[in-house]
Amino acid sequence: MNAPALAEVMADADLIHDREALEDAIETMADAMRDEYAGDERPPLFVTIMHGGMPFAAQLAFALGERGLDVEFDYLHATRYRGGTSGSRLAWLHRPATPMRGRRVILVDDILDEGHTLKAVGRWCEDEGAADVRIAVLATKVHDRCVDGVCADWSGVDVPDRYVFGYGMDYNEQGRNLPAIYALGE
Ligand SMILES: O=P(O)(O)OC[C@H]1O[C@H](OP(=O)(O)OP(=O)(O)O)[C@H](O)[C@@H]1O
Ligand SMILES: Nc1nc2[nH]cnc2c(=O)[nH]1
Repeated sequence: MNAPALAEVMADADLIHDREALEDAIETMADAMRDEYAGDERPPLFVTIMHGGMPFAAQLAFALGERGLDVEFDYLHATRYRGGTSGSRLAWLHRPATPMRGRRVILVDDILDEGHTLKAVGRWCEDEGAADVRIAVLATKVHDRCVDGVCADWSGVDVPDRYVFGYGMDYNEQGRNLPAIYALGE
């Protein structure tokens, strides 16, 4: 069965965080991140997790640049939702090309939900020899199902325990470019 069209879903959805709130949260996060890396000789490796992390990563990168912190870009694509609304096995579609050995890595993603994605990706970076792996997410979903030992070093906003979309996050591959976060109607 085809998924409902975005317009149909939007009619029932709840606005959770508007654009202004998200932009403010990203600015606040950038202040803390700049302080963490300001004294380093080498820029951190700023790894965007595609697809969902892309809009947030772009905005965060500009906010860091504005504060005088340079970052080196790379990206990876690992997905466990594959356009659906419940997770399954993690599939790697692209791994970063930059050698990780000795690097301070920032993993940049849209959402920390159950934590399986960031746990597996973080472990891979460590296995590749990263000196330090930190996590920056736009949103953290509030529930008690997160895997042990995974939490964000920087998180912009909390979201309720519902399926959310917008600001990078999809509803059946739709709605990623909505400039706010919505939750599916209950
Ligand atoms: O904490 P978890 O329960 O593991 O879920 C979080 C992950 O799920 C989403 O990715 P998705 O698999 O939907 O891929 P996408 O970014 O391409 O949409 C999101 O971008 C995170 O990477
Ligand atoms: N779009 C979207 N992706 C997710 N990945 C894990 N949780 C979510 C969610 O609530 N929405």
